[in-house]
Amino acid sequence: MFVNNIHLQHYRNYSQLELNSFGPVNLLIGQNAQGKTNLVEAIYVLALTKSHRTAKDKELISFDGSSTYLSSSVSKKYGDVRLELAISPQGKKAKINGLEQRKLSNFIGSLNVVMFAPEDLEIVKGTPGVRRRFLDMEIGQVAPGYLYHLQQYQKVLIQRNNLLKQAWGKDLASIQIMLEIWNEQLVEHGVKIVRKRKQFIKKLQRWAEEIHHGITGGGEELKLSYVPSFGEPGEEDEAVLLERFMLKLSQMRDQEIRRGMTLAGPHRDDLAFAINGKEVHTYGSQGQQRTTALSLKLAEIELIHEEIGEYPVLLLDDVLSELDPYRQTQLIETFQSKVQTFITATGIESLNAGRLKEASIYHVRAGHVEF
Ligand SMILES: Nc1ncnc2c1ncn2[C@@H]1O[C@H](COP(=O)(O)OP(=O)(O)OP(=O)(O)O)[C@@H](O)[C@H]1O
Repeated sequence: MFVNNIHLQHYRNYSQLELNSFGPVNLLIGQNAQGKTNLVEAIYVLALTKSHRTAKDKELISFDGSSTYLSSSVSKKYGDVRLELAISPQGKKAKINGLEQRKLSNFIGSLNVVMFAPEDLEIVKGTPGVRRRFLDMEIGQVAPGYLYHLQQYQKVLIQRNNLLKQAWGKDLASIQIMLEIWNEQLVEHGVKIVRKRKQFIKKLQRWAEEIHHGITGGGEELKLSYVPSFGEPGEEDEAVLLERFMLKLSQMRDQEIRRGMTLAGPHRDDLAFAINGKEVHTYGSQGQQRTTALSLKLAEIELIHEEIGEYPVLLLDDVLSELDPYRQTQLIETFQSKVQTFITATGIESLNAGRLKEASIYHVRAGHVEF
């Protein structure tokens, strides 16, 4: 997959930007706060319709604009696609080859990206919510239907929580029928989500273990595991999961009413990392946590390739200079020939430039880019 060009209007600090003919490796060089991250973020937004660093879409619109427009032509195995995305306070409109998409979920996945940015360390170090968001964003790119179940699940969850909040002190019979209706819908969508996540982690595990092994010179064994709020970690059978989730909800009913919230389901699950049998979140050094995040991202590239038959575009925001020369080389050599890459850095000196001979270099200054 190859991003040929990009056109931005009123996107962050770019009032107008038109860049054509990107290369296989693209270096975006500039001082702090010039717009390097904004540019790779724009490519990410074209892939996922959401930013990796904010949930508030209005932050993407230039301070002096009322809406923003992004477009790009992407070469894929089966031909070129033109992607357009407009974001305004009223919402988002997405087009593929000029055709407006009724659902954003039909647009997501047209361009596949893997972003590695400093905040990705939070996937290892941060709260379970960060890891769930990671899983949802990544699975959403490759599994059609996943985002639909996620949206439906979130809707049911809000309704169910509202019911539970009102239930405290009331006669149980008055809410039982409604609760059963919500339970059924919660379980239906929840099981689809949990099953996909487990399958995704299993596949990711294979690649991550191999890559981590390579990066650490064979010294460390990385394991990924799903931490479910119902049933056993390895269970994937849909009927079994349905039964386990239902059972858990009935066991927790009184507690849920007391606390006014749903206490089991994919919104309470987690992803755990262990190196040589020890939890990285708790026992890992800073370096091990960083390497775990890197292995995870590199594994994603291979996983996307396995799932869709072509490599995603790799976005490396401010992370290459953080890696020692050995790891930089490892990263660049693994992907230079097969994965289109965008790299941001404040200076070329910090990079293992010898390995980046073929790179196209762009200078970014105050919302302007020079080739
Ligand atoms: N909605 C917006 N409208 C206009 N400017 C914005 C908007 N959001 C952010 N900016 C500006 O964009 C600039 C930051 O750009 P960006 O995050 O891409 O920096 P960078 O070049 O990657 O720098 P660093 O090397 O520090 O990471 C800041 O000057 C910020 O004020």
